[in-house]
Amino acid sequence: MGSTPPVFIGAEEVEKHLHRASLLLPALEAALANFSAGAAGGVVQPVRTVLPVPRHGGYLGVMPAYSAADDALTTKLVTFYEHLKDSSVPSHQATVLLFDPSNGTLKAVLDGSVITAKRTAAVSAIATKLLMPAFAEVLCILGAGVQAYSHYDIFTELFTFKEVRIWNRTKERAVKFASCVSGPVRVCSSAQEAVTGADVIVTATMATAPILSGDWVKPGAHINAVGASRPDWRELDDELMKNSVLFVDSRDAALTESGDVILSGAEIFAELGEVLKGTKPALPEKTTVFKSLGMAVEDTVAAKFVYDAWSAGN
Ligand SMILES: NC(=O)C1=CN([C@@H]2O[C@H](COP(=O)(O)OP(=O)(O)OC[C@H]3O[C@@H](n4cnc5c(N)ncnc54)[C@H](OP(=O)(O)O)[C@@H]3O)[C@@H](O)[C@H]2O)C=CC1
Ligand SMILES: O=C([O-])C1=[NH+]CCC1
Repeated sequence: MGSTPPVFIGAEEVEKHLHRASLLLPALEAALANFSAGAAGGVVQPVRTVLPVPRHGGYLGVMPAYSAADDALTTKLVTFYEHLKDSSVPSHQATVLLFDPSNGTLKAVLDGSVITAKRTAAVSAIATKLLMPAFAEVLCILGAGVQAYSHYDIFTELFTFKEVRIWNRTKERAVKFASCVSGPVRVCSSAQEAVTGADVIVTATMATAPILSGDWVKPGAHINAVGASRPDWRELDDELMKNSVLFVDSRDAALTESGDVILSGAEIFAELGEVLKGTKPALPEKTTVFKSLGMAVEDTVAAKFVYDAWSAGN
């Protein structure tokens, strides 16, 4: 008797079952809290292995996790490349393998790119809900790639901003962004113009040197720093890192992978999961930075969500 082959759930199907990133919020909040609870939380997740591909300026990330609360076991394989010559190839590509945790059988292979875009934006939204100032009116997005779109979608669904601004290194892509999304967006000619007076800022670029300077940031603003996931890459300058209260998804990952944290020497105040558990305060009246690197357990709960929805319809 042969075993059942794994199912393949491609990007369109993932998108169909995960049409709004906000569907993931309860599962992600629980996963972040469980992760920060240590062994008691039942999340088994090493810091990811990132294998450089120096000849081509690329990286392969291997991201396994088990969540006892969800009884879900996955590993994501994600590649990310700097300076791709062929602009039709996305800079980040990912696949998630979902296993039966009781016996190790591979149950499903899922497109991981939609999952990565949506779970990352949903985690930034969780941080923003906790850390943004009261009466936040202006949202600023730096970058106009995949993450910029997914962040725009969930931020405008969950929060009411009077103004949304975008800046991108290549202005035409910011203009295209403004014409594609569902609401009005002001395209700015410089990052400083976009950031000045903003209450909530998202940095979602492939920059390797700071694009956001502490000088420009309104006191009390909240920053979601999504890019710069290598120990020698930066998006935020030292002034911003040192003069903000710093929240991370994982302390171990931040101290291993984040150039903004390692090179600035900034002190980590809390993991987001500690705030969700209530063991650390949120401090929304301060200038806050959430340094996001992306955690495997986020992919685990997202893949389980998609697989369960797919199974229910099949
Ligand atoms: N924290 C997390 O969980 C995750 C983080 N990420 C990170 O988020 C960031 C964005 O990813 P994604 O949207 O998928 O990438 P995309 O390739 O879709 O977009 C990249 C964006 O970065 C801009 N950019 C590239 N180089 C520079 C530079 N030197 N200075 C300023 N802007 C630059 C590009 O501008 P232009 O149009 O001019 O090329 C573009 O707007 C990446 O750093 C990625 O690694 C991704 C997944 C998960
Ligand atoms: O969590 C993730 O998938 C990634 N973080 C940085 C690059 C990809």
